[in-house]
Amino acid sequence: MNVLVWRSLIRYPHRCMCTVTGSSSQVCHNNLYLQITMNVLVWRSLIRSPHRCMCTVTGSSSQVCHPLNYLDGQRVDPKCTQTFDLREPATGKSLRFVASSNEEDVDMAVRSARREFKAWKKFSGFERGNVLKKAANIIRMRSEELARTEVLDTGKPIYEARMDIAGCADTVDYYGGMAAGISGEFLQLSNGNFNYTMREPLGVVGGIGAWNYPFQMATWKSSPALACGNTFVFKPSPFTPLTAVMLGEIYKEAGLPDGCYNVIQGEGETGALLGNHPDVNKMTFTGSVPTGTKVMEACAKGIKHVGLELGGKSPCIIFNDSNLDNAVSGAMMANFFTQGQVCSNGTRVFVQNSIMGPFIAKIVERTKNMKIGNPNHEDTKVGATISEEQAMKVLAYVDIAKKEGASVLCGGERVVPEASLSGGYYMSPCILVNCEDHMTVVKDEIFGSVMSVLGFDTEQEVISRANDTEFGLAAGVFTNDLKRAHRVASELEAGSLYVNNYNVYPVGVPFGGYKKSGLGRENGPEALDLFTQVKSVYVEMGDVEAPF
Ligand SMILES: C[N+](C)(C)CCCC=O
Repeated sequence: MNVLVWRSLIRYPHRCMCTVTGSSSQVCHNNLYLQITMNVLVWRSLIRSPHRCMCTVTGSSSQVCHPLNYLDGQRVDPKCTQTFDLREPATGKSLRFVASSNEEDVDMAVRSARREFKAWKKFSGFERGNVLKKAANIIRMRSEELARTEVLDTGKPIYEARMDIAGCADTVDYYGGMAAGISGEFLQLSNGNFNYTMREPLGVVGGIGAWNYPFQMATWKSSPALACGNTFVFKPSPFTPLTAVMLGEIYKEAGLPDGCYNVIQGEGETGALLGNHPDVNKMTFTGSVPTGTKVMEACAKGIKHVGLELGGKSPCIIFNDSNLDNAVSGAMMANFFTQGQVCSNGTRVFVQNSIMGPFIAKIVERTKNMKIGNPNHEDTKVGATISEEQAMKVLAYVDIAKKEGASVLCGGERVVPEASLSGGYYMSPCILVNCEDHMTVVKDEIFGSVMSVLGFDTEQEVISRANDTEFGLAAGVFTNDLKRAHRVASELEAGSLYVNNYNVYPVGVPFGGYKKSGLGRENGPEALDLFTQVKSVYVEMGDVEAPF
């Protein structure tokens, strides 16, 4: 804090004290989403809590400037004073410093969840479902604010953030509807004896999310867990801490008892504390294979349930009998949402050689037309990469591809859409041709808008090449031959298959990977099995016939 800022506050008491300018005026200046107040009390509290954001924004954007841990139904500051810098991808500017949660913070969150588990598991499924259904409606009512906050955190375009939030509301609604039906089975045995099963919650579930779909991860993980009677402690990605806390407030408003849903902010160490906490019964994680391996190791040590949603290098196969415009649209959807930072992306686009020319012509033209710009603008289709580090990684892959013999048909460069966004990392979507299966860019998950186009001749050949990867998250096939579509879908080694579309996530459809892409499923009824354990009750109706 310097004297100039302090003076300007005295002159402009409505001004936020944080120094965010330009495209992120949505944080602190005049816009539809924020109303700002400042008072001396806050100034005093800043001296006491230097990791806090220097602004006090009231109302809908309290998520930016207020405490970001959520414990027992309240926003709280962690005990730990160690902080990390939260930057806005759109401008690269610092929004605030966020305090990391230490062992004590994690323990308090888990203890809160454990305490409330005793009561929450006694609610009927119908009662739990009602809370979730109310939460879904509140998400819908606050959808624009949530979407704008997601843009602030992720840099993704507003049109996409709106789609994400709408899907999240549907997911919470879906599990609200499913909760009343969670039940066991009855088995009639001989002589009037019988057995019944109960689906019981696991206890405290810990969740760790990634930065590309922050609200989706918070909702996809917490809503089925809560529907089943578990309580939840969530650690969002340190890049995107904001909307998970808003979800806590939404659940509270919907009637979720305090302590059922808690949020701890932090980096890898905080995640490890959560995964290793002895009172956590299950971990559900989305992120990279190396971190997923660590989460699984922690769960192995504690004999805990684990769900992993990891990386991918998925194939998108386009046969010469497909509708070419649909195939081009599908290949773009398979690669360019959220600046290409999507685990399920079909980044290996296999195109049957006989249609390679027309396919390339159309896709390059449409890709070049994608508007790169301010993610808050309505017509923007490509927003900002999450961080400089990620952008550099993606650019390095494009360089490696060129060195290994691939050709860039478009994109693969840093772009500055306007001067005020020069601190953000905007990249033009890239299409590579002359790719071969052994190339680094064709083997590694890049997590950026880099599509590798590969030619093929026969169905058997492409199936074998598509499956030649350690990953197995998703796969797509474009063809108008009904039998071929189902034959290829059944041969591909992946958890999520698309026929004549790609990267669509309707509510109720399970999602998850084969091979190193993960364990377990999110979304759909399958998730309910994975957040419950079966208790089997044998009932003897006669006398006990003991052999001794
Ligand atoms: C369901 N989505 C949209 C593919 C997001 C899952 C997380 C991986 O990137």
